[in-house]
Amino acid sequence: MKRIAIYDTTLRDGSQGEGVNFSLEDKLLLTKKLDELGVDYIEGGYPLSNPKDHEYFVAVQQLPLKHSKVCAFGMTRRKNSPPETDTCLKALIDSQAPVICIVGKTWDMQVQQILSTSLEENLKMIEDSIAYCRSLGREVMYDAEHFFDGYKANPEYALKTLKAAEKAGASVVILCDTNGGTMPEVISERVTAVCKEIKCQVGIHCHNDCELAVANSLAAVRAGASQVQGTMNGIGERCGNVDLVSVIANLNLKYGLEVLQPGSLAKLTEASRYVYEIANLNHRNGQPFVGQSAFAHKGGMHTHAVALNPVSYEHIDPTQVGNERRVLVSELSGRSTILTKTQKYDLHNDKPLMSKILNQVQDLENDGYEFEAAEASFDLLVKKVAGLYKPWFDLIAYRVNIEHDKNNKPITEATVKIGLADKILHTVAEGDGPVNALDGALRKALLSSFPQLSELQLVDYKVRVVNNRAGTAAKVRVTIESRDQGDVWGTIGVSENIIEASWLALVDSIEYKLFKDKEAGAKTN
Ligand SMILES: CC(=O)SCCNC(=O)CCNC(=O)[C@H](O)C(C)(C)COP(=O)(O)OP(=O)(O)OC[C@H]1O[C@@H](n2cnc3c(N)ncnc32)[C@H](O)[C@@H]1OP(=O)(O)O
Ligand SMILES: CC(=O)C(=O)O
Repeated sequence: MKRIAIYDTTLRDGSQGEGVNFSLEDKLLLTKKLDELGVDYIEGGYPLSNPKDHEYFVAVQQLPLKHSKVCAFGMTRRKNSPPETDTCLKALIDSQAPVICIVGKTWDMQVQQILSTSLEENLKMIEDSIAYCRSLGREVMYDAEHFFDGYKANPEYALKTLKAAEKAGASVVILCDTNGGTMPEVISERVTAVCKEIKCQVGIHCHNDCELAVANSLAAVRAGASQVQGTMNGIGERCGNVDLVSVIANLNLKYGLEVLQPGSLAKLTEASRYVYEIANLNHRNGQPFVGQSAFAHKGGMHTHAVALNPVSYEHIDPTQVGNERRVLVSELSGRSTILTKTQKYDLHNDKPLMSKILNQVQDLENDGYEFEAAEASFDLLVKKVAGLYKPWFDLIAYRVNIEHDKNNKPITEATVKIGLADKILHTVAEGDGPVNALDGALRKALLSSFPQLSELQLVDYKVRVVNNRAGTAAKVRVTIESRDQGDVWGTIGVSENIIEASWLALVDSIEYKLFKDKEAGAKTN
């Protein structure tokens, strides 16, 4: 099986993405993760650029990497000066990185207008820079910046730049679609042309400005490229680089090419999510292969078929890339979705009951509920409709009071009165806001009877206006995400009053926790 080398530039080109800024510690953590994933090369940064990138190359030498080679990136020497005194080449050599990637100009316009030098001097800049790093024992790869635009403008000169790099000892020349504007058939045609002219390995580096970076990278591989450069989750300059996640999965699963290490593919989802966390970016739910929704089934016809045979609506088995299948409940569900989601209750495929649950879901969603992210509230709804629900406590009243004078921060106090067994409990708590205060007062009332509630944490709270045409009388939907030591769950409340919506979501969260623990206890006893 042909092997394709994966060259990750998340730490360099990825950090050129808007909103991305890795600390030194982040870069080292990502290096370890990329090595665990099994990428062949990790481009760690641009040592000339800033002290952090310089320090990275010192610190990374202490990391015991199993597979990946670390690579330092920089440009060709400055015009009209020798390589020995060039600050960029010095920084590259001083980085001690075993592999150096040098970027140079390929497009005649860029040479003349941006570098303000002659075409001949640019060829010398490429050749000298690579030969110099090679003479000091480094493997050198050559990033041919703007290759596809350069080839369009002046194919002869573009090829000359590649030949200069090859002659100087580059192990790979990488054809860059720097502006991301090239179409797949053009990529294919030009990579084929280069492979006929060049004996060293050819690589591809695509940007995503036309949403074609994955298609272009795959086209390049089909035309003879044996290295793909890109970033995890496609982060990078402007619209980003090619997303290596999709490239890796497609090369292996669709084209049967060898990438990374044995067993790497199943680590793809975890690695992708890790990068989002470290980069402090929102996960892309619809991201192919690894997104939370990549194998989530919502339409009733889909969930019905997937329960019978997952191939009906899945192009691969999600576990191949470390992802999982999910079935979502909503107003678009059919009875079979409800059946799948209620299997733990042994409801004996009771079709009238399934229809009753489905009708309730549809009525509530029509009223502003959304059960996709509130599976715990759905679980309680099933219990209620199936006659399996007994409330853990009865609300008699709650009150929230906020005091704010111009000299002080607002102070929030909540009072809760509930009936529990044969007692009436009346508690009060202060909080950072109304939900926090209500939560505090309710837990105070419940903790002595249910000490397990001390494990419960509210980790996320979201509010959306449901029918915003109604102005301030609009309904709001509150979703709360809660967690204990072993689980995460979502609950929902909808009301015209934000405090009431929050209360409903809060009570669902507590009740779900109590039911869940009781059911787990029953299983172990
Ligand atoms: C396609 C890519 O993504 S390439 C990587 C792009 N990444 C970055 O630019 C991030 C890191 N960059 C930096 O930290 C800085 O731009 C540095 C350190 C590289 C250069 O900083 P400065 O010396 O202040 O130059 P500045 O950024 O203003 O301009 C770029 C200079 O590089 C020159 N240059 C650009 N490409 C090349 C090249 N391939 N070879 C030689 N010189 C080049 C330009 O002509 C310009 O030179 P000038 O200062 O003589 O006009
Ligand atoms: C080298 C590089 O990052 C580019 O051409 O896009």
